[in-house]
Amino acid sequence: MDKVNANEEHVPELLQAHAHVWNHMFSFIRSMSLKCAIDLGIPEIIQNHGRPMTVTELVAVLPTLNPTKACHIHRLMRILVHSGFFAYRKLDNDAQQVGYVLTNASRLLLKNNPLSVTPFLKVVLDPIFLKSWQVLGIWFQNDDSTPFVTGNGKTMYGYCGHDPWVNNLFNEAMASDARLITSVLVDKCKGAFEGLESLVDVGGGTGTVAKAIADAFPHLDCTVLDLPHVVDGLQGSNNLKYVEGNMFEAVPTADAVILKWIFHNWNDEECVTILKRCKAAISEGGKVGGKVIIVDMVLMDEEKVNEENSKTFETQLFMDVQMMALLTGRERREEEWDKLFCAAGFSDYKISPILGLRSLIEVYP
Ligand SMILES: C[S@@+](CC[C@H](N)C(=O)[O-])C[C@H]1O[C@@H](n2cnc3c(N)ncnc32)[C@H](O)[C@@H]1O
Ligand SMILES: O=c1cc(-c2ccc(O)cc2)oc2c(O)c(O)ccc12
Repeated sequence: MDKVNANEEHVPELLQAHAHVWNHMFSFIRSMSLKCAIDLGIPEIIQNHGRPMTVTELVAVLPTLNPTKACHIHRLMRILVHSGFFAYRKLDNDAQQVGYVLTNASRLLLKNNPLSVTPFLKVVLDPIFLKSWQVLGIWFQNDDSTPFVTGNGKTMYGYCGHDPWVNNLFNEAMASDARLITSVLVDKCKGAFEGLESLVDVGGGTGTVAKAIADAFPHLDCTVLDLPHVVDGLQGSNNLKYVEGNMFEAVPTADAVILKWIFHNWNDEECVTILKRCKAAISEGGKVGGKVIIVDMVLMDEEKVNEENSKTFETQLFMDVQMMALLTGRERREEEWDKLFCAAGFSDYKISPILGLRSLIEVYP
């Protein structure tokens, strides 16, 4: 074996590189500790306590905790305090003692928060979805379309169609994200819907986005198009209906179509097919002024990444490889979106980066 040469002037760099590798190797512990706290119901328990909660108080009320494990809870909490999910506060009646309080991040994990991210976290960290990551290296060497197929023997949407529990988990995750986006969409992006008489939400899931738009614009006829196992049994209302179908085959006619988080699921060829079906849908009525409204990411240019936006860029890259692991999709830079729109026969588009990591893209025939 080669003798490792750590001569003195290289020792600091070597140790820094070593720490870098270790930090990455253990990165899964961040997300898994968070999942554990959610599984144990810790955010709700601290919220219900109403004041800083000591570790003794916490272990005393954790309903399913095995008493022999109580001594380990402070270790789980310590790493979650370090990651910013909980914070220490001095107790009002005893300044020598500290208790845990929620932070803005853990408030977003509370199950009764309408904007809760917990359903998404449960999907991302569910063993069925994580299997794709275990087999990523194998997928790079085989002919399967996605790592999800290598791990589970079916496409992700095929799996949702055959397993109602996974279908529900996934749809609930999508609905939770849709609640967050719609609050911004119907408030800050009102102009995008003004003057429209009909709208189809293509791949609209269980209808969270369409319901909010239908309520905000009572004269707009809204249709949710999705796969049979998603819309089966869902009830519409006055100006909202559900239609089962396949967006690769046909999209119902309307003044405009909206697609939130659809294109990042699919490869370029598949996206062009969906866009062509959308173009046909908004042109069939013969009305001018139709458009396609897209809510999706526009990936930052690597050259524009700096210290300030580096975390946002990393999150976009995480999402890009998540799409590679689960589906045939990807996140796209503006030039890549432009190419898709041209290939599908559209003439113009406008990007409004008003939705955090994602943008509103209006595309015109
Ligand atoms: C990532 S989810 C987005 C759901 C919703 N638009 C949202 O953002 O909350 C993608 C949706 O596309 C639907 N979908 C997948 N393949 C489809 C197809 N061939 N035709 C119609 N919908 C499809 C899925 O069932 C799922 O509801
Ligand atoms: O598995 C995912 C995960 C996401 C996701 C993760 C974290 C966030 O803050 C937001 C979204 O999004 C997905 C998605 O849009 C999809 O179509 C399939 C899978 C996932």
